[in-house]
Amino acid sequence: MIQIENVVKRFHSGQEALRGLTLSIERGEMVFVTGHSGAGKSTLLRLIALIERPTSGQVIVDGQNTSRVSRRRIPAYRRQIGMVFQDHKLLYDRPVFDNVALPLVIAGVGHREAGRKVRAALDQVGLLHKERQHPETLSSGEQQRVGIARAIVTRPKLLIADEPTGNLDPELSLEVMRIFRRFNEVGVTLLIASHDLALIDQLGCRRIALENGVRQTLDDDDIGALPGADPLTAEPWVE
Ligand SMILES: Nc1ncnc2c1ncn2[C@@H]1O[C@H](COP(=O)(O)OP(=O)(O)OP(=O)(O)O)[C@@H](O)[C@H]1O
Repeated sequence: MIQIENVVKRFHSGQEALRGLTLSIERGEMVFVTGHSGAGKSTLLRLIALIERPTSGQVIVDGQNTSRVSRRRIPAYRRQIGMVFQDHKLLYDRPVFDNVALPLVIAGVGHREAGRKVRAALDQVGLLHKERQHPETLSSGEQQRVGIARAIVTRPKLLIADEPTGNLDPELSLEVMRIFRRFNEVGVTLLIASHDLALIDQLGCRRIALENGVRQTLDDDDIGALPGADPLTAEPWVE
């Protein structure tokens, strides 16, 4: 689903965020990117979302070489990718429904079909009953779930999330991961940047560790479930 080949990203300042990064993520995987602050995690996600372009190297997403996606086609390209951010990036003067509907409105989806899709997405994150509320009346975890509903409302094959649990306590973080796992179970590929190692260690997903814009040695890539109950399935989703 994602091939990153020898990617360098150097900013005008001369700062190199990625220094020859190569990695591959298979369709249907749920993978975490970890690393210290400044390791290049956000830059990697921004290249995949075509918010940035690499200085050199290839970024191939779902068979498309992003260097061949013209500026004009970027909106269409982005529609196949769901994006979740730590700070939610919600419109606070609009109700939950409008926030989730936004990508559909931009894509020109008709009113009735958009309504159906928005409600399906809100249902998936357990917020159907909050569609008329404004984001500021929701808890931080609920706001994050609105952001997730907006990211998946177009049914993307790929979901990328940048520190999606950064502002959440451990319980709410696990709740978000449960939602992600359910998407993964129905075939969505997930790439999640996080430095919450304690949370990641509980989940048993593959981990790609970055350090100063390159991958740490292979031994640091983790594919390991901890013994005992899977915390994501240990408790059923309760609204
Ligand atoms: N637009 C930019 N211009 C100049 N330097 C940048 C820019 N964006 C990122 N950088 C630099 O590139 C490096 C990698 O940044 P990046 O945001 O990818 O790291 P990160 O691993 O996501 O960090 P954090 O966990 O703190 O979000 C940092 O040194 C950062 O200062």
